[in-house]
Amino acid sequence: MASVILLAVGLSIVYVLTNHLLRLRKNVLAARKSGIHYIVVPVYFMERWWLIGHRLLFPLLKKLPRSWTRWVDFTLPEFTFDYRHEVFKRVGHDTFLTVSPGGMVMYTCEPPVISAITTRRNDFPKPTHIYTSLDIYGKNVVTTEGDVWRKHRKATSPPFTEKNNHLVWDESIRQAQAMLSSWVGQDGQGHQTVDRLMDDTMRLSLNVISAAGFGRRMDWPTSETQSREDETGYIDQSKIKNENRDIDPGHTMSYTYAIHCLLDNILLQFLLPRWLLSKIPGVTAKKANEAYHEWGNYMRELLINKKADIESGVAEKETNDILTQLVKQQLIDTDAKKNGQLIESEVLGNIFVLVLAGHETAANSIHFSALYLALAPETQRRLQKDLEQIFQGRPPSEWEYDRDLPSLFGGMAGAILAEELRLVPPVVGIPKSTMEGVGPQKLTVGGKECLVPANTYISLCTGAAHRHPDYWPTAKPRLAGGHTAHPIANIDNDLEEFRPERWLLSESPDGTTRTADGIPIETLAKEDDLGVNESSDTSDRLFKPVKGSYLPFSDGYRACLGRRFAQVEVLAVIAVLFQNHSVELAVDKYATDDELKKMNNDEKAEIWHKAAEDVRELMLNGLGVIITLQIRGGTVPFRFVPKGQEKFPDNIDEIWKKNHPDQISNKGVPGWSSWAGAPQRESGSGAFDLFGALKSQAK
Ligand code: HEM
Repeated sequence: MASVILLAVGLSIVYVLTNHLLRLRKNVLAARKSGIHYIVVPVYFMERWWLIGHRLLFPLLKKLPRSWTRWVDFTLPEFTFDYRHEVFKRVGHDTFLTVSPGGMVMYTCEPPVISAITTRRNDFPKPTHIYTSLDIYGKNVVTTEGDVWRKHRKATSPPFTEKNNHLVWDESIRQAQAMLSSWVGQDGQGHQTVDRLMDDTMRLSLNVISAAGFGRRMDWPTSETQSREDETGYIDQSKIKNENRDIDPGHTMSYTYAIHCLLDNILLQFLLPRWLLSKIPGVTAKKANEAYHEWGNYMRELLINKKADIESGVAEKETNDILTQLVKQQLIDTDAKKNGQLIESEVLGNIFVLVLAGHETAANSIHFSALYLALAPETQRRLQKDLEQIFQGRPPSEWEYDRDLPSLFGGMAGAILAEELRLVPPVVGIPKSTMEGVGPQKLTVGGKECLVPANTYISLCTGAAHRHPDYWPTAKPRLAGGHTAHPIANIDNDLEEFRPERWLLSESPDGTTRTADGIPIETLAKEDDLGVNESSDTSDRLFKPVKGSYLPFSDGYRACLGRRFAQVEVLAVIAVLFQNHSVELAVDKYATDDELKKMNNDEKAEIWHKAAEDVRELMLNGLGVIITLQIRGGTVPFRFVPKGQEKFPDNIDEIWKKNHPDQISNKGVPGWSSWAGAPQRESGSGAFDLFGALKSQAK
């Protein structure tokens, strides 16, 4: 009996291995025929067991000789962001394939290739199978392709109007003022450390999309509810306000609580089937399941009420939130039930993805902009000078969308947003494919005619394209903090550094930017009413990147629907935060306020440098993707202080560098390997060359 079992096990192993080898052979032949540079790896990065379990294998893999494990980097979900343009430089090609038994992936940071792929929508569709988990409320514009996507896109793009952007502007200003007040304290002096910037910007964005998206205003929590846990210990009560009072009849949670619970547990919602989630014991699963139903029910009620209000003529004529427009156009203006209208579950599905796509991305931009500005006091002063010129002392209550937004867009605020998105694009690998039955596709790669094999997963590598030295103007590195911003990438130039000034084309003699005469009109592609915006991502007054080299909002037909929405929101918030205040790194870990007061600038520079190093380390090793790229490994504490009362001089980094000439190096570490351990900054000697062998292995 035992021998039969052994034989069966043996045969199964042989079968699996043979199967793998045959599939690998087939894929290698296709890659060879493609004419595209390729690298053979043992695992397909989308393999479920690898996605979930690769970290568990790291301790074992680290024990093996490095030359056996060079492939690991090429199978990690975010390696093109971890290594940035360096991957492509060391591989020697701006576009390459990885070939494994499980499938092929084409990585590219080559602007003409990216541009061709985003333009040829039918030839390079999105691999929709990776999005199915986003369908929890219904099919939608993000998760579909082909004709179904066209139907969703046609339905969802009309509500994104200039009128809606006015709502976004007003609500963003209102929310940003409330957020700032909660940070600077009762006396407005900002003696308190804020360590919840990421959470608060998320809340702000969610509140903006709730108001401008569904006409549902959410208020900032009062100071009594800041950072208290609810009775179950489950959710931070600072996220909700007046929970008991706000629970609508027939509900068990308030709307605000439901949306926070839903989004806080988004991975559970995506990964577990609904029947399983409802059966798992424990407060987290229970609340997650409850929140799913509660938020869905709130939104269904909202849909029914909106529909009834519009039909009975009760609804205000000038209601420009997205949901009202969607209901009007999709559920009411049926026009004898035209073909292609959305059904109710699809409207709900779209509302959900708009919340999801819209809140985290915009929140990240505000959060990272503040973080970079805290590290760059001189840039912050420039921004403030610009804001002085734009607003001439007018308070936010007197700001006007039509007059002030173009100036923000074409000035330092616009440059800061553009630069932040260049460095930390929320989607680091925009997915395309030759799947969905489209077959092999001709494509010019590296100037030569190639054939992308069928069933190839394609990743448009934003992190690398945004730092491609052949396509971006570069300057010498400024060596922030005394060493390169990234241990291996772009160590000879400043593309890893935050320098919004690179976007400014015109400056006034006094150092402020010339304000723009107008914001570029959204130029919509004629074809199909799909709301495809052909205008540039940045103002006409700012540097215009080569097509395909800058795609924080993606490009072409599947480009972001909420681009203008997000830009309006982020610029309005930046303006509110920095008009009269400055952001500084909180250094509580290293010195008290009293100690700091007694220090001279040299001593302050030592303290500031330590706090800055913590942030830079977090930006290097603490970023990760769940839905979007975010800081996952900790939080950065800040202080917002009145403008002019900053504790550190603007040239604080320069002071530190002047005092430490010996520690300034631009050598980097050639063998830096993110999965194999923390980067060693000091020396490159003896470090293994991660990509060297792979280069020769190809072809
Ligand atoms: C800074 C903020 C934002 C950034 C950087 C951003 C970026 C992106 C990117 C890269 C894509 C393409 C994703 C892919 O192909 O997989 C995308 C798609 C999309 N975004 Fe955004 N987004 C932002 C804000 C928003 C906002 C505020 C909304 C809505 C309120 C929104 C709605 C959408 C939708 C609906 C799509 C899918 C479009 C389609 O496939 O036709 N986004 N966004």
